[in-house]
Amino acid sequence: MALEAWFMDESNEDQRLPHHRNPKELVSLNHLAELGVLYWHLNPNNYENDKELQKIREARGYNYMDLLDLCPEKVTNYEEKLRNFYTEHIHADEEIRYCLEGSGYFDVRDKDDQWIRIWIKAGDLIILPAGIYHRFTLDTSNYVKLMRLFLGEPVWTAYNRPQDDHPARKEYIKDLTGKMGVPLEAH
Ligand SMILES: CSCCC(=O)C(=O)O
Ligand SMILES: [Fe+2]
Repeated sequence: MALEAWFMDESNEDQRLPHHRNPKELVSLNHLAELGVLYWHLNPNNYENDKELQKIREARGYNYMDLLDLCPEKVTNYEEKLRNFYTEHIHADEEIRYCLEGSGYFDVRDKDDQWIRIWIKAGDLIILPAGIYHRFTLDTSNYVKLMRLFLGEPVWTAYNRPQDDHPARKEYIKDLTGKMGVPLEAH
């Protein structure tokens, strides 16, 4: 089962709707990888005892873990948190989220500043690189349970756009430019 991702339309309708373009413009895992977005599909029923998850955590140094059950009963300032999640931002570190139940949308900006919507469901683990502009919303199912992973003491600070001078943003842009190759004129 592969992850579904697509370019978003420009409409201001409910953020929880899919916002496909017409016709649909799907985005491949390769395209996401070029932006530094990584993806695994794991067995969400086995997260407490999953060798594959353990391997990823060990390989990438993710020693911190907690669970975020995104519903009004369990989250203080639920509405405010959702608003903040959907405000375009970056972090100084990777954002690692593993969906255990429910579903939701991670939106990331591509190289041309277009929004790509990534639909995560139970079993999807994604890593957003430090410095990528992104946001998150629930979809119409209105519920998600996420595992949050981190290397070291967790820092969740969000820096809202614009962040052109943030070191993580500059580093990210440098990496992206490197992946796009040297322009012909420079040879
Ligand atoms: C609900 S986790 C995703 C929201 C987000 O971008 C963040 O926590 O920084
Ligand atoms: Fe974030």
